[in-house]
Amino acid sequence: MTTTTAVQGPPLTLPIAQLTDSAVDFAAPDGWEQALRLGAFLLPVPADLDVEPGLRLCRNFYLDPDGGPDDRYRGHRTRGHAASKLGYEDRPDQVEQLQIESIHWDKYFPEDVTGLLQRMRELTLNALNSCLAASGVPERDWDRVTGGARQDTGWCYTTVNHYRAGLSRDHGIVEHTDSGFITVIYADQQGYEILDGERWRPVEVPPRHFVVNLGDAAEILTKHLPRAAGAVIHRVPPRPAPVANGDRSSFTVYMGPRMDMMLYQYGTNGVLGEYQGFRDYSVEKSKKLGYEFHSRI
Ligand SMILES: O=C(O)CCC(=O)C(=O)O
Ligand SMILES: [Fe+2]
Repeated sequence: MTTTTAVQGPPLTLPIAQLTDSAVDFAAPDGWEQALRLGAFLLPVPADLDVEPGLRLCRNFYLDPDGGPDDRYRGHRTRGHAASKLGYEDRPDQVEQLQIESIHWDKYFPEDVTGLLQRMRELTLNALNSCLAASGVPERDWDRVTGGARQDTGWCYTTVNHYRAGLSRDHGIVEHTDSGFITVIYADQQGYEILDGERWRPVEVPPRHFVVNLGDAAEILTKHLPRAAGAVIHRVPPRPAPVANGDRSSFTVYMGPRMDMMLYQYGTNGVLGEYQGFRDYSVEKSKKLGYEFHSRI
């Protein structure tokens, strides 16, 4: 990933998908083509879904309990999260984050957060299935390539991000691709940017919309299919301080292969084959990009 020549470009309008009972789709005829090429699209938050518990967690997880009403959301900097292979991490960027696998949500989070994340998990799965279908992955292969996302035996976790405007660091979150198939993001402020060719373009996210990202596992899988999906390169630039309400909050649901699984790819002949172990792939990626691989995985 070399973006040294990248310049700031104009805002980018992402295609907006619609969510039906169990699928996402686009009204515009070229919606899927655009979304798969960019590796990103927008999705309206369902009218009956309350995102506040997620934002409350973002704004509290890093604080110490103080006997107040937010205590159930607090204390995660020091908690340890022994059951999780992920947990709390203070990154070299402005962001500090908490990552917890879906199987542990009810252990560590208040009920309203778990309820919200479970709804997001269903929506993420529906979006993933629709992306696989749109890029021409036959349904008979979905369970194999995802490790059983439909049965919740793949790898699904939430990332809870706190962007600290008060820290003068070079990035909000440094440019990266997500490693899995798909990530659904909700943020309380703008700041998400996409590398489009040579230009970093801020995405204008309308109120109550998720940004949906496609990641490396989707790109590798579909590379030789007629409608390949791209892994979007994205970042959040630093938030300068002091600004009123300067900290930024976002939370995501991620779905990818399990670390003990293979990544798959369709060959130019259309036949599905093994590509590389996902753990090996992830370790190599972390070395290339110069960050520490998760110590517990
Ligand atoms: O906060 C955002 O808008 C993006 C977060 C992100 O890229 C991530 O958690 O992988
Ligand atoms: Fe990301």
